[in-house]
Amino acid sequence: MIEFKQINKEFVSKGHRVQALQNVSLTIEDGDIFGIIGFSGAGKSTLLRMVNALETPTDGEVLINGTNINALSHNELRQVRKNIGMVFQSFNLLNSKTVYENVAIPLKLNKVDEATIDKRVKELLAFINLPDKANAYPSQLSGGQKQRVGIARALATKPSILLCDEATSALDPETTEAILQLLQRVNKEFNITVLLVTHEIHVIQEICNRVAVMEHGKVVETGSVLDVFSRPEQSMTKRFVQTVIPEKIPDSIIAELQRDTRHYELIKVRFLGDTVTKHVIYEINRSLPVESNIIFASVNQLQDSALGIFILQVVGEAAAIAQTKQYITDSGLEWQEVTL
Ligand SMILES: Nc1ncnc2c1ncn2[C@@H]1O[C@H](COP(=O)(O)OP(=O)(O)OP(=O)(O)O)[C@@H](O)[C@H]1O
Repeated sequence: MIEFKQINKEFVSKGHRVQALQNVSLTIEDGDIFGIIGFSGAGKSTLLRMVNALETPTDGEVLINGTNINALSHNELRQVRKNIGMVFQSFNLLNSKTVYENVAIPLKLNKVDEATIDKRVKELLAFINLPDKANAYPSQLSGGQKQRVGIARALATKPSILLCDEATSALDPETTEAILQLLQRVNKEFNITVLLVTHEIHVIQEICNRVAVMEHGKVVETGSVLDVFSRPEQSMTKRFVQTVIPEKIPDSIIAELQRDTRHYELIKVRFLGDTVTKHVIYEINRSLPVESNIIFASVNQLQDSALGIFILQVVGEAAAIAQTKQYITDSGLEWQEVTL
């Protein structure tokens, strides 16, 4: 478990003070793929780099499995760092060394014997599906292949935590997809806790189970991806989530609704899994004195669930519309009124 406890970080550069982190508290449980999202300058990398003590807090504590890593001796910190791998946006491979040698670096630094190194490097090259690139140099690899090697190197010492600093930001969408799948395998097959920072919400949507949203050095919202994506509360979170889960009624439909002279209300219904809502909409139209039409719908995969958002135009008397809302509530679904 990784715990950030009331972390503040102030940088002083050229006489200016920058408050990079303000009172950040977060807990990352073992086995999580935890994503930290925010725009550039939000403080994500500074926070991530505190886990392996590349940065130290101005005040507050970083605990790994209960140990305050800033209170450790140099030797103790070395042991903790063996347990933490890190991958970078720019891969950080040594261009003068082969793929095999790059992956072997952490093992050599830890004075592991040659036979064990050989076995481990070969295992890792097979895991990242580049067994035939052992003797290639980084300049002979694509961006995606370089990041695979970066991941293999990060796993060399069999860590239980993997830190990823914008690991896919330099890659095209298809390669990003492959790297995200690899990170998911790292998490599942080796039971490694993954803590990643990104400015790309689809990265969070695809592989994370928990998320923290950062703005100006603060965590403004945190929770399970399912909760945060289905009920984003802060405006920053809404901005991110709405780019992958649209909720906006198309302009042409708005124009049509504005011309509609009947008495109606617009009701946004959210659901997880699709069967419940199909049944609810059918029942509303069958048994209540209203006419309900779906004017907007989106269904998105979130982990193992489907998050659906339907906007219904419910036409009828005020009392019948109130009855409809009650029926939706009684069916266990969340709803909100929408105004044009
Ligand atoms: N070593 C440093 N010296 C001075 N200021 C720093 C230093 N490192 C970071 N900062 C400042 O701290 C703030 C947070 O930076 P940080 O890199 O953590 O943000 P970020 O969310 O990771 O953004 P990016 O994705 O652009 O790296 C920024 O204002 C940055 O300029």
